[in-house]
Amino acid sequence: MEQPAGGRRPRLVSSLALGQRAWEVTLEWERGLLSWRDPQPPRGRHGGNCFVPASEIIAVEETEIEKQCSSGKWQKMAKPHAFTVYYVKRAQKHRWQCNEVTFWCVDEQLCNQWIQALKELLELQKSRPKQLLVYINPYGGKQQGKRIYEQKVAPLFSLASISTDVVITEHANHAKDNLFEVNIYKYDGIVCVGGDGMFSEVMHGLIGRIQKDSGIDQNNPKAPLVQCNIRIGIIPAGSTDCVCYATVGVTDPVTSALHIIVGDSQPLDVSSIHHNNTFLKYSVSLLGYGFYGDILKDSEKKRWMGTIRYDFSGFKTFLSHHYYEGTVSFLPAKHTLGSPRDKKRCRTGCYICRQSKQQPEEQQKNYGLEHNEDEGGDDWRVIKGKFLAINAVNMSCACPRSPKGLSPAAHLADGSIDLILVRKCSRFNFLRYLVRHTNQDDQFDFTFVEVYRIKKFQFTSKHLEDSDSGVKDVGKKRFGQFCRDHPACCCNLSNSIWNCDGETLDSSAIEVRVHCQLMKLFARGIEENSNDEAIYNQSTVEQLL
Ligand SMILES: CCCCCCCCCCCCC/C=C/[C@@H](O)[C@H](CO)NC(=O)CCCCCCCCCCCCCCC
Ligand SMILES: Nc1ncnc2c1ncn2[C@@H]1O[C@H](COP(=O)(O)OP(=O)(O)OP(=O)(O)O)[C@@H](O)[C@H]1O
Ligand SMILES: [Ca+2]
Repeated sequence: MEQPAGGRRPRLVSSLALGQRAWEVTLEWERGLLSWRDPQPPRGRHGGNCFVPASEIIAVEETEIEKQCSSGKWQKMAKPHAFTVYYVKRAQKHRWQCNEVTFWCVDEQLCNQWIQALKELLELQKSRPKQLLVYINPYGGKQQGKRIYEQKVAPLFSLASISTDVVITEHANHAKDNLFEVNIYKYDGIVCVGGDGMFSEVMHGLIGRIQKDSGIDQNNPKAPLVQCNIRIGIIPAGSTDCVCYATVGVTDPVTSALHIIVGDSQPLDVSSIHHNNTFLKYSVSLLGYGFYGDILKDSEKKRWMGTIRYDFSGFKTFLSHHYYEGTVSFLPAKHTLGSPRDKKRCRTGCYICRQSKQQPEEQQKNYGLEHNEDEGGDDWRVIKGKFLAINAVNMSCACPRSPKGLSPAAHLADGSIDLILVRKCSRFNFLRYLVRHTNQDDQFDFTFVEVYRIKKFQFTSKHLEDSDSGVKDVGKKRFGQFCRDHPACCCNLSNSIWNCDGETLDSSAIEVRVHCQLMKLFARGIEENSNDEAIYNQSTVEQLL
């Protein structure tokens, strides 16, 4: 064993056996890196160097091994002492797996020294959760939530020495109500096993509880909400799993469990939705009126069909081709760095999201000021028209059905919403628009589609405007003029409903405002170029150094 001087803690270098061969194994404290290399690779074989950053080590365990020599006969030798390192391995398409490597030697003291050192290194990973509260929806998606958790996730949590309190929900809103009762502050995170609806429930419980404990009235649409520092982890087991897909890049329970274990943290914008000073809901993914509202309305009656209900209702809604008349007024996001037409996507460590970090404090400072920038003054824009869809998205809304999502360049944590207005057009044109959700073509490059990056918006359907019961403030005052200027038109008399992250809203007249980075997920955003090969494994790493 070699322990060169220098640095605060010397690095550990030993010759340890991996299989039948001796490898040089190094633990570098300063860089937080475990590596092993074959000093004499067999002729004709490329000598591999393997690197695992401490932040991606899942666990270290003492292991019982029995040594067998290459001829297959038991070798008479001193008892081997071994330890296994479990670590993250990147597989295809943003998938993570738990890989393991077992090193052994005959020196018990050396083996213990390595186990001790690696465990100390793991102790330094301060953002990792130790205690989690887990809610499982046994009826979400394909009704596999309980099995997925027990077979794929619980063994990993136990390997990583994470203790859990598990609640299997018995009815809708069970998790949400429970979050108002339990001592949430003893947990390092809340995990939900289910789909977007289950995530939404847990998010409402957590945000609502934090506001209650901080004395914030959620019914006040202008109240500066208090940020939630308790992270939420999503184990995907739903029908769409859009929040998971758009923040991790894949809907895979093992990948999500590993992001939780390594203690990832991804801030997320949350929109609050009000009607006449009454709080309705929060939204993180899609808030959609018209097409997506109608799909939801129809699909709720078909829950028994399982995950294909959305395709069935989608087809039916497409054929019905309803459009809705109403007025949207919105406050454009002035100081954000990006635009919805950018080619660049929000990815791990996104610069635009990092720059937006100070927005919550600024919002807090501005609260109560009569003419603060956040209120927008005369910058509000009003658009009146006939719409097939009004989609307000806080993130790309990428999901397995649409891998780039409804707004591919939307950011997870930039404090803005992308507002997409799809005006009345022919069925054929609407189909062309939908098809572009599934291919590489620009879905905003149509005359009947507009997209704006905004901070706030209001919507009132024509129906409600006429009956004078819509949103009664800035937008309403402005709409008056438009109503006089335009002749009444013969659009669909019925209202659509709002699809709020897969749940329906009770009102069609709403006002919406985004709260920058209100909550955090156990995720890191989608990793760039993390496609086919492991970044830190085998010889690819050599090229990085
Ligand atoms: C020709 C193929 C076009 C395919 C177009 C696919 C676009 C898919 C876009 C999905 C966007 C999902 C946004 C996320 C929403 C979630 O917060 C929410 C809760 O989980 N999910 C839904 O509301 C569930 C929404 C489910 C939407 C399913 C839409 C299916 C549309 C099918 C249209 C068929 C037309 C065929 C004509 C021949
Ligand atoms: N035990 C339960 N019985 C009935 N409903 C439940 C139960 N637990 C949770 N729910 C509700 O089920 C709804 C749907 O669950 P979930 O989101 O997990 O699946 P999904 O709707 O199939 O998936 P997605 O939202 O991704 O489309 C949630 O809104 C949640 O409130
Ligand atoms: Ca956003």
